Amino acid sequence: MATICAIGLMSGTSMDGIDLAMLRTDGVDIVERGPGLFVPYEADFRRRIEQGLETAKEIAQRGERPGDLAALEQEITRRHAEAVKIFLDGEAKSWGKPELVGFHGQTVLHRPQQALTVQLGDGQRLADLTGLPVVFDMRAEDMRHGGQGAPLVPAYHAALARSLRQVHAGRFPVVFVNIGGISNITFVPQEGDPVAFDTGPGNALIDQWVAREAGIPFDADGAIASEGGVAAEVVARYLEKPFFDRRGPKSLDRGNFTLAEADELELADGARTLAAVSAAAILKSVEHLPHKPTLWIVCGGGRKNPHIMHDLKAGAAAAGAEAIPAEEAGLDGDATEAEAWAYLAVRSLKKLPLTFPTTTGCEKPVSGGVLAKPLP
Ligand SMILES: Nc1ncnc2c1ncn2[C@@H]1O[C@H](COP(=O)(O)OP(=O)(O)OP(=O)(O)O)[C@@H](O)[C@H]1O
Ligand SMILES: CC(=O)N[C@H]1[C@@H]2OC[C@@H](O2)[C@@H](O)[C@@H]1O[C@H](C)C(=O)O
Repeated sequence: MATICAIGLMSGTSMDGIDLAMLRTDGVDIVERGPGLFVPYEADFRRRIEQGLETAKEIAQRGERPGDLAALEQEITRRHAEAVKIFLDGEAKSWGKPELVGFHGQTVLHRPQQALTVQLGDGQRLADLTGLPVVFDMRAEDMRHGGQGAPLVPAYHAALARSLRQVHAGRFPVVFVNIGGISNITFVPQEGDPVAFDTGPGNALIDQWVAREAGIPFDADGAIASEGGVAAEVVARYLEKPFFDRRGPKSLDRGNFTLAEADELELADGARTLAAVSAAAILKSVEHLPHKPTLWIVCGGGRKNPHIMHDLKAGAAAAGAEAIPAEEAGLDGDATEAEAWAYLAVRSLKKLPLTFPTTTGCEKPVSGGVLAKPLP
């Protein structure tokens, strides 16, 4: 099959900025992973998106854009176009000419029980601004077929696992962990379909905690948590939530977990405890997997929090497995999601499935995404 050079764009639930990556793929195998870039949002814009999440609670039909949301959608789109320009003028300049863009947009509402998921992002405008064809709105078709609409990254995790098979042949089943605002995992067996679901809060509660208690956007390198200890009863309170007893497929909205359980803690204990919650939620997900994994490969910003990684490594080791950051498997853990959106865009173009009954609960493998071509 013909290969395509695509750019993937992700503005995730952490609302910290835009991840970009380039990928060459035929939509099945990853032919080559290219450069990546992160273009941060400034604090004021992150707050505007946070307010947007509140406004979005009024949305009943996914096309509605109450209050500031129409303007916010245009601003998010404009910023993505600008980020693409920065990327193509810099890191990606010598890598190859992109033929396609995979555009996630910004999720502002996700209610799978109502088959409602809303991503702000105007695909047609992005195509016009970049002069490139854009595939966007990749979650909706899955929901129309009874799926959760998330996670979508598992198809790419499975392709990554295939690309690693030679190196890690004896270490299957592999689990990919994505620790973003929310965490999700993909279990990839030696043979057969991947199994995936959201596992719980990733960095979102830690970010909210240090923002509220210390006025900073995130606990860089876990510095605040290093001064604190784990309040085991608080971790237990989070893990008592019915979400953790449910088998997959399952997916989360950023607002499904709050700081309420941690309210009484001091700043440092709260940061350390919420890191423990993040790791424990991921480890608990093993209960819902078909087999115990051997190797955990950790992607996403949460792998840069040493406390989350410490707890994950300890928990994996206790179960006879190993947890490693993506880089130890030769991958770029910051770019994985953006690479996934490039991969999914190519799959969408080729009408290949993006999601599977074992990853989102859709009734059959489903393709999806809307193609916007730039105005001539
Ligand atoms: N050096 C660091 N130390 C600790 N935490 C970090 C560091 N760098 C990033 N993070 C955390 O990672 C978060 C960003 O992660 P990531 O980019 O994977 O999120 P995302 O794109 O919103 O993902 P998703 O869509 O999966 O929710 C930040 O909000 C922060 O909490
Ligand atoms: C609705 C939505 O945007 N969900 C995100 C979120 O952030 C992580 C987790 O929750 C995951 O389900 C999903 O993103 C990843 C990239 C996905 O769809 O695979």
